[in-house]
Amino acid sequence: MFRSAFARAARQSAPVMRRRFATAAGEGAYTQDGKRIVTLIPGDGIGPEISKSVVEIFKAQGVPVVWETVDVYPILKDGKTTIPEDSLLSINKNKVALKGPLATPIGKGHVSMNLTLRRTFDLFANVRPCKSIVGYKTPFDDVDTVLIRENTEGEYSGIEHVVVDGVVQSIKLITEEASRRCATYAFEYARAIGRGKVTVVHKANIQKLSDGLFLSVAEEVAKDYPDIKLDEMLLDRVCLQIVQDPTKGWNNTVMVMPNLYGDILSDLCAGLIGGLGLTPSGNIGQKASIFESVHGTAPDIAGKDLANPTALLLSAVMMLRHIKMDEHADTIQKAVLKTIAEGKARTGDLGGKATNSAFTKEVIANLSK
Ligand SMILES: NC(=O)C1=CN([C@@H]2O[C@H](COP(=O)(O)OP(=O)(O)OC[C@H]3O[C@@H](n4cnc5c(N)ncnc54)[C@H](O)[C@@H]3O)[C@@H](O)[C@H]2O)C=CC1
Ligand SMILES: O=C(O)CCC(=O)C(=O)O
Repeated sequence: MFRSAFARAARQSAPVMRRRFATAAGEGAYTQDGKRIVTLIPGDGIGPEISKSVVEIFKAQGVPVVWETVDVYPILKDGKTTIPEDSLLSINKNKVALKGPLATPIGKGHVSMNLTLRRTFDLFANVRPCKSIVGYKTPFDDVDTVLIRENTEGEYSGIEHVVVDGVVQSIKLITEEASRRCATYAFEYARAIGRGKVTVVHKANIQKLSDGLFLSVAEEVAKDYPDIKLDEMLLDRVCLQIVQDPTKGWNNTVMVMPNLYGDILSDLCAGLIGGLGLTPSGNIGQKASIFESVHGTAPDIAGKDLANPTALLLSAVMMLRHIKMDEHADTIQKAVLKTIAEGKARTGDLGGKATNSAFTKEVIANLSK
């Protein structure tokens, strides 16, 4: 069940983008022998370990992809933090990237490189599917949520300043334009995966202007989609209902919401199916798209070969569908899910004892089964 719906969702996002947003998915760079060049950002913490797992599995599967590996770290240019020039050029040229997590210092230091990448390439929609894995038991079977997060502004606009000593201000910026393209993407996505409803998740009772604008733009966009119902719900009630029973009404809708809410709610959904080691995402834009797991750098287990590479592997599977390599995507996805279901090579986050390397080896063995 995970397989079919997840595959359908990911497969159909590429045509969605081509139709409405002129995606760059089909453009990009190729080697002389026709292999697609993809930017790989291994990232920090567990990033290099789980990226290695993806590279090994792609190689074993014979995926016609050549990795162009670049590092992303903060560069100060003209008083602004940006990413290194070679990373910028690589993503601009290749139009698609797979990214490991990048660390951000807490309460001090450089701005988030994750957010910088999203803003630099205008990756306006962050698609975060979350589906139960058959054979891996959690309190609720058949969880199948799809969440689309506005990805370029909102609470993550990065506009903060000290007003006077002891008083700071952080600005949540919501624009009609970014809200409209995100809502439009959500409706197109819902239609493409056969869901009859889009649910706007908001706090427009409190944030009357900002979330109010996000909601009213979605209501306008809904008029172009008479086949899809528009629903809206306050974020707090959504959290309550999803943890009470995620299968009750949440498997037939696509949730769409401002940035911060999507960040938090997607971790909550991940918790329902077994945790952050399992959940993939795609940052979708017109100039490029970057695929990454929902989780961070996991400093508590970094460097110990203990990470679960599934979330990045499933992000890589989303990426393969985006660049229309569906058969390879299907095979890798099937092997990953089979490995978890079999249970003999589960990583610690899923209650097992296997290392990342052992899990990866098992996935490779399952590619041909
Ligand atoms: N998109 C990105 O690159 C993101 C980066 N971060 C950054 O990551 C750093 C650490 O953030 P945390 O709050 O600790 O969140 P985290 O997601 O790195 O870790 C939370 C918990 O989940 C576990 N976990 C995460 N991924 C796992 C995996 N693949 N396998 C097994 N266990 C896994 C960790 O061990 C930890 O116990 C911070 O610097 C944060 O800013 C956080 C979220 C997203
Ligand atoms: O940029 C970061 O370090 C954290 C970002 C994050 O949690 C996310 O937006 O997915």
